[in-house]
Amino acid sequence: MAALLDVQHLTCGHGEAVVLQDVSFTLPEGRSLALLGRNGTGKTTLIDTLAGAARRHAGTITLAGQALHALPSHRRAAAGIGWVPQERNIFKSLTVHENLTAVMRPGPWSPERVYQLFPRLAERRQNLGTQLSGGEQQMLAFARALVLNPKLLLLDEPLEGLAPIIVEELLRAIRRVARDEGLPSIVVEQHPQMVLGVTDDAIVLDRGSIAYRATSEALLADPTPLDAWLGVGQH
Ligand SMILES: Nc1ncnc2c1ncn2[C@@H]1O[C@H](COP(=O)(O)OP(=O)(O)OP(=O)(O)O)[C@@H](O)[C@H]1O
Repeated sequence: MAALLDVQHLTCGHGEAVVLQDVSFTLPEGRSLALLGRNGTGKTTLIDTLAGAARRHAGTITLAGQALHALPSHRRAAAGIGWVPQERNIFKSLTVHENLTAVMRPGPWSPERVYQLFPRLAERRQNLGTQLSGGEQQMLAFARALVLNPKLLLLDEPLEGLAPIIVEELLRAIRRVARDEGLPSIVVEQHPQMVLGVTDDAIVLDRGSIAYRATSEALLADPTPLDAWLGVGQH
C-alpha cells in the first residue's frame, strides 16, 4: 500500500539557513510517529516545513498522492494537514464553540465528538479563548485541528509546560485519536517515554538528519539506543 505521507530528500530551514538535509521517511495510513531529538535539532522546522511554514530548499512532500511541497500553508490545510503549532493557534477573541465552528469541515470529528474527547472544553464552550488556561488552550488547538477532519495530524510539543493532570488528559486523547482511531499523526516531544506510549513508530533527529528509527514499542522495552541521541538519563 502506498504511504499516506511520503517525504523524499527534504532539505529545509529558515531563509537561507539549512537545518535539515536530505531527510526521507514515510508514514503509512493509520500509523503515528513520535518525532524525537535534542533541543534545536530541527523537529519544529520539519513539522513547519510539512505545514508550509518553513522554507523548503529541496525535496518532495506527498500526502495521499498529492504533492504538497509547492503549495502555500492554507492549501495544505485544505489538502488534509491538521497542524497544531507550539504557539497554539486559537482565536482568543472567539468562544471555544466559535473556534470550532469557524474551521470545521465534514467528517467524523464534529464539535460534539471533540467535546466527548475533552469534557473540559464542553464545560467551557461559551468561554472566550482569553479565559482559558494554557492546558485548555492546548486542548482547543488540538480540537480545532480535529474538526478540520485532516488526513494527517501534526502536534508540536503538545505537552510542553502543562500540569501533570492535563498532560494525562492530552496523552489519553492522543492515544485515542492516533492509536485507537488510527488518524495518522506526527507528535514532536522532548521526553520520549510519554509519547512512545501513544505512538507506533519513532524517529530521532540529530545533526540535521534522521539518526535513528524504531518502533515505539521496541524503544519502550529497551530505551538504551536513545542514550546516544538524547543523552544518558534524558528519557
Ligand atoms: N524562525 C527561525 N529563523 C531562523 N532560525 C530558526 C528559526 N526557528 C528555528 N531556527 C533554528 O533552527 C534550528 C532548529 O530549530 P527547531 O526549533 O526546529 O528545533 P527543535 O528540535 O524543534 O528544538 P526545540 O525542541 O527547542 O523546539 C535551531 O538552530 C534554531 O535556532
